[in-house]
Amino acid sequence: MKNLKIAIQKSGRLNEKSVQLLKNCGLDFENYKSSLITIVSNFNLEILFLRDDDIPDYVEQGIADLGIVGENVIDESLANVDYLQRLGFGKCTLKLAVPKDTNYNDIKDLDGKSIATSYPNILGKFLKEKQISAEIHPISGSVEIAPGLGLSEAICDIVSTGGTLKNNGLKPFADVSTSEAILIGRAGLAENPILCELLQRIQSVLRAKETKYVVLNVEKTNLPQITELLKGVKSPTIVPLAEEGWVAVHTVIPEEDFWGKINTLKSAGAQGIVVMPIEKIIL
Ligand SMILES: Nc1ncnc2c1ncn2[C@@H]1O[C@H](COP(=O)(O)OP(=O)(O)OP(=O)(O)O)[C@@H](O)[C@H]1O
Ligand SMILES: O=P(O)(O)OC[C@H]1O[C@H](OP(=O)(O)OP(=O)(O)O)[C@H](O)[C@@H]1O
Ligand SMILES: [Mg+2]
Repeated sequence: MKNLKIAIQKSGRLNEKSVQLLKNCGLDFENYKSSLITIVSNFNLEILFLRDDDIPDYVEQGIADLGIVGENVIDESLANVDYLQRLGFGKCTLKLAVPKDTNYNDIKDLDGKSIATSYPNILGKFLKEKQISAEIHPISGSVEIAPGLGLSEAICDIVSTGGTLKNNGLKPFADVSTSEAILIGRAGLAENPILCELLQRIQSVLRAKETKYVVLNVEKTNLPQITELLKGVKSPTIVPLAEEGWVAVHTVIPEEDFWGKINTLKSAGAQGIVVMPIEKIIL
């Protein structure tokens, strides 16, 4: 079977997590900083290491079959590619920001103003939808410096912690869009068996990341309450303990549910609660 090619970021914020995700899928490959292409030894896949901005076009043109890239970059590129899977990392928000002493109350206050951004297409679409007529100054980086230098009255850029805005005397004004890393594919690839196998592996890794394996001990008399609280993938496994009248309950639950339930579990008689990471969940 012909290998598929997947493009991932060569270096930068998405590189490490993209490599880790592929390794967690059981793919075996060398990852030398100097190599721009590597072959997966145990799967029909080659990995191309590219600048993230180039990935949507490579995939649209079919030079790469698949790509891992931020939603912001895909949308800005206007490339015609299929969104195959949200990957849950590289989360950030594209925001409008203004100097901290600016008194804008409404998004309409941007009418007639100038906005510097590396995302002119996304911003243009947003302004059009809001029926705002502003001048867009496309620049390729260090956008936060623009208002201080007199290039623009506002900016539109990626914000994560908000530290860069703060350091440059800016404050967020409105959200334009949110973004996370996405697996994209060239049009017409959906039925490809290598892609189907890869997607199944990726989904099992993502599912496992969101869930925990929980083991706890409880007296048999309190078991009904505990099992009600711990609705897992299926019903929990109940194993008798050496001590008469006690059992161990094994189950798999979403981590976010668990933290909200811990005190209720304890009040219902749970003891010795152990929480373990899961590597993969295949449904
Ligand atoms: N501060 C941030 N926090 C979280 N995610 C971010 C942040 N900044 C960017 N991202 C996401 O990570 C992606 C890659 O960011 P990075 O800064 O590495 O891009 P780059 O400098 O354009 O890299 P390249 O050299 O590949 O062109 C962005 O497109 C975005 O989706
Ligand atoms: O809200 P924060 O956590 O401060 O992150 C926001 C900053 O991160 C990104 O830049 P990056 O640091 O990747 O530099 P770059 O512009 O060279 O890509 C983005 O362009 C912002 O400047
Ligand atoms: Mg880039």
